Parts: sequence; C-alpha cells; structure tokens
Amino acid sequence: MKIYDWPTGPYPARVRIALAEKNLQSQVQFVTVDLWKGEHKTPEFLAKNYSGTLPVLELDDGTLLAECTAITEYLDALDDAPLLTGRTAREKGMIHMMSKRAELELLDAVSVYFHHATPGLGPDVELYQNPEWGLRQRDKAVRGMRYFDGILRKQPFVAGEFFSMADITVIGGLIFAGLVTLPVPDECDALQAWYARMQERPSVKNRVTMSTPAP
Ligand SMILES: N[C@@H](CCC(=O)N[C@@H](CS(=O)(=O)O)C(=O)NCC(=O)O)C(=O)O
Repeated sequence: MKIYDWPTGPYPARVRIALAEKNLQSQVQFVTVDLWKGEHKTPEFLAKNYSGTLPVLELDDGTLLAECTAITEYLDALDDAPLLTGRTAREKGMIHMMSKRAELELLDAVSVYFHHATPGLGPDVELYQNPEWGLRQRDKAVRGMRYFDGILRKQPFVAGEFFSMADITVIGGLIFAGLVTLPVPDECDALQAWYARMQERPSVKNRVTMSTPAP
C-alpha cells in the first residue's frame, strides 16, 4: 500500500496513528506530496483525490481511498479484529458519531482557521481567504474543545470506555491547534489530562510537535 502524505500534517497524523495502533506501518510506503508547493492541487494529484487533500491511500490494485475516516475504517477491517472503529453495531455508531463530531467541531474548524485567518499554505496555494469566516471557525474550535472537555470529565475516552478512532480525531484536532498556536483553555483540565495520557501511547508519542511550522 502507498499513502500520499505530508509527514507533519494533522490529518495524515490520524492515519499514521491508526497504522501504528494496528501495527501496519511496515506494509505502507509513504509518498510525500508537498502542500507548500501546491502539489496536492495539480491535475495529477486531483486525479487521485478530487478533493485535493491528504492523505490518500493507494492499494496494490490501484484503488484510491481518501478521507481519514474511510482510510481508518479500511485499515481497521483488514484483520477482522476491529480495534479502532467498534465491534458491535452500537460501538460502531457511537465511534463514528464522535469522530465526525470531532471533525466538525474541532479539527475541520481549526483547519478553516489556518487556511482563512492565517497565511496558511501561502498566497500561491490559498487562492481564496475569508478571515472573518476563519476567525469564526477558530471560536467554534474553542467551543469544541470545551465540549470534549465535558465529555472527558464523564468517561476515559472520547467515545466511551476504550480508545478508538474518535480519540484519534480529537488528537488530530489538538495537533492542528498546537501548530497554529490555538491553546486549549486552562479550564479544560479534563481534555488536557486526556491529551497528556494519549501522548503516552507509542502510536502518538513524538507526533505532537509544537515546534513544527503549520503543515
Ligand atoms: N476531510 C479530509 C481532510 C484532509 C485535509 O484537509 N488534509 C490536509 C493535510 S494537513 O493540512 O493535515 O497536512 C490538506 O490536504 N490540506 C491542504 C489543503 O487543504 O489545501 C480528510 O479527512 O482526509
């Protein structure tokens, strides 16, 4: 398998964490696509992913899977021992809901802030920016942090009693927040404690780099 990737990207981090949790890293060849040069918006890459985003998983038969959630669900299903996306119908539904909520209320909101209310990937890539919209999304992301803090006051993991894809998505959101210097509010001590605990996982350790410039 190949993964078209940006090594320090928050969304690619989601798939890298999933690969490590499933112990599949050795089966993947990473192909770097340079976001800063706009390589993800070239016709060649758009032919791989209409949305022009990373990561994209390319199977040995040429099948192309984009979208972190889809890629994670595929990887988790490879060995019929789901670890990240749920074993029962209820677990699957809950994990997918909380992962999607983490995208909508946190990760994607931080991404929009980065692309619209900061220089983002630079003027050659950010062809349209709406700073007001970006700032609104920044505020939405902070509300999302407070929401997940409330969830993690009541349960050890984002979707319940065990680690899942939903935790990985929140981790992605906090990685992106760190890269754009959007701090977790001090009063969100449950979210901060959970994040510290997540960073002890071998799959997450060393991924949370505060110094790396935004993707
Ligand atoms: N919904 C997509 C979003 C992926 C995404 O936005 N990826 C970023 C990569 S990174 O910023 O996390 O490194 C990207 O391609 N950004 C480039 C762009 O939006 O122009 C997914 O879940 O895979």
